[in-house]
Amino acid sequence: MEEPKITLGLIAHDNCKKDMVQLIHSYAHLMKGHHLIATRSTGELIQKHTGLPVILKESGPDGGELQLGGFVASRIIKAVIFLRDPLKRKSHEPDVTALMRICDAHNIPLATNRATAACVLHMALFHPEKLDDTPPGENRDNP
Ligand SMILES: O=C(CO)COP(=O)(O)O
Repeated sequence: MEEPKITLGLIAHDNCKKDMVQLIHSYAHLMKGHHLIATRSTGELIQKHTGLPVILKESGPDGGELQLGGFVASRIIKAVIFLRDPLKRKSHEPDVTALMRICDAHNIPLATNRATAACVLHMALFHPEKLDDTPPGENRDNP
């Protein structure tokens, strides 16, 4: 039986974009058939350096985080990797907070640093069924 395909959301602040490209590159051979949705510059860099197709949304300051949050709320994105620069505050911080909140509201894994991102990617690619830890008989969206 074919494994379920996963849709991942990807965002990286400028100082973390190199880390994001390296991370996705190291898993690129396992990504075929899965879907990647990213904010614009992050996605363009991933496409350029890995050759993987990426669905590009707006840049963060233009609403990209909110668009990805919409995919989380629609249960399309199953995990988010958002490599954040802990030293820089962004003008669109409320959008970042909104994305994090909607991930929590829907119990969607959200990785904000490289170490956790590797854990989430590993889980998403090797044990996708474990991304949803909702106990049997409970509804993830209405616990
Ligand atoms: O701004 C961002 C994160 O806050 C991400 O947008 P880009 O991927 O277009 O740089």
